[in-house]
Amino acid sequence: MSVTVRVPAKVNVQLAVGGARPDGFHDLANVFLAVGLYDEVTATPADELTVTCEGPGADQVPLDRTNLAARAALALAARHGIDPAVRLHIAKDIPVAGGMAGGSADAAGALVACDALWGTGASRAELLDICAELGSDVPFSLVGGAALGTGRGERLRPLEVGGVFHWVFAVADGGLSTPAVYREFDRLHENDEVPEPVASQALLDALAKGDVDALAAFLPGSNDLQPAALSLFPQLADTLAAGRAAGALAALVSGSGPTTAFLARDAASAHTVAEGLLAAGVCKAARVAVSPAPGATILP
Ligand SMILES: C[C@](O)(CO)[C@H](O)COP(=O)(O)OP(=O)(O)OC[C@H]1O[C@@H](n2ccc(N)nc2=O)[C@H](O)[C@@H]1O
Ligand SMILES: Nc1ncnc2c1ncn2[C@@H]1O[C@H](COP(=O)(O)OP(=O)(O)OP(=O)(O)O)[C@@H](O)[C@H]1O
Repeated sequence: MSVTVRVPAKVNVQLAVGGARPDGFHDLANVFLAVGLYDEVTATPADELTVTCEGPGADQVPLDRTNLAARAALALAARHGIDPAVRLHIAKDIPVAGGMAGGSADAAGALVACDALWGTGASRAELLDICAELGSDVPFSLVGGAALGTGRGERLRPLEVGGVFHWVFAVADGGLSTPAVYREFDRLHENDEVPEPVASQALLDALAKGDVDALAAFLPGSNDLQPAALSLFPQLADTLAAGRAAGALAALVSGSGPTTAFLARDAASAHTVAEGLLAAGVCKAARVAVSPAPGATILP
């Protein structure tokens, strides 16, 4: 018997970053939107814990116990006194080290899959606790939809979304390390008084109404990590410009990057933007997806 769980990627439509905390993390006002690009995690009984991975970028994914999916299985097993003898297979479609929470998705997927396989019966609250221990983005990968993340991004309030948004994601050639991008943010702001991060009511209203023009008007400057990502990966400026030239309503770096995100008016326009990005030669791949997308879901 196996259990397969499908888990979405995310884009941050607002990422307001506060100053560095004593524990090294940053307080955030993090408006997450789940997008319809998915990894699938399959848990199968085995003699010992093993991880396998297939798909684009699979060669950059660790297969030992540092894999976030393995860490999720170990955390659940430890809490319930279970032998974590399981094979975890990751079918990867979320760009690796791309700022779209691919590793976090695999952690949430493994947790839900192992909970079902082992009959642990963990409550939603317990699963969310384990997610928060594993990483700041992991709770959102579990719940999906749209949510405001505060604290280091792990404390979630679900948000209403009143329509479907169409996106294009330009996959960069290479990755960016999330801690390195936060360090660059600190360096760029070393002489500033960084304000408390606050979610924008105009943005929350745009999401609730499903108003694509209001969302597009808000996005420029909404990601406080964008200048840091551009500083470490300057070629992204050309990708952002190419997507705008191809007709995107707005362009931004996704989270810590280097994936870039383009909001389009509708499905046809999204395909035109994707073709324009590929023709300009400014990305490795261009992926079309819609939001919001559901969180971790067990497949029949
Ligand atoms: C950039 C985002 O993807 C936006 O959603 C997240 O803030 C990153 O979330 P994540 O990858 O789950 O990050 P974690 O695994 O919790 O932390 C990795 C590292 O990122 C930095 N980090 C992360 C979250 C946060 N609020 N402040 C930070 O400074 C810290 O250096 C931390 O050691
Ligand atoms: N299951 C996993 N999938 C991908 N990377 C993993 C996984 N487990 C551990 N890693 C490690 O984590 C690093 C970051 O990968 P990930 O794809 O999660 O980045 P990201 O999408 O930029 O994350 P985020 O958006 O949450 O900051 C990888 O370079 C890899 O070494």
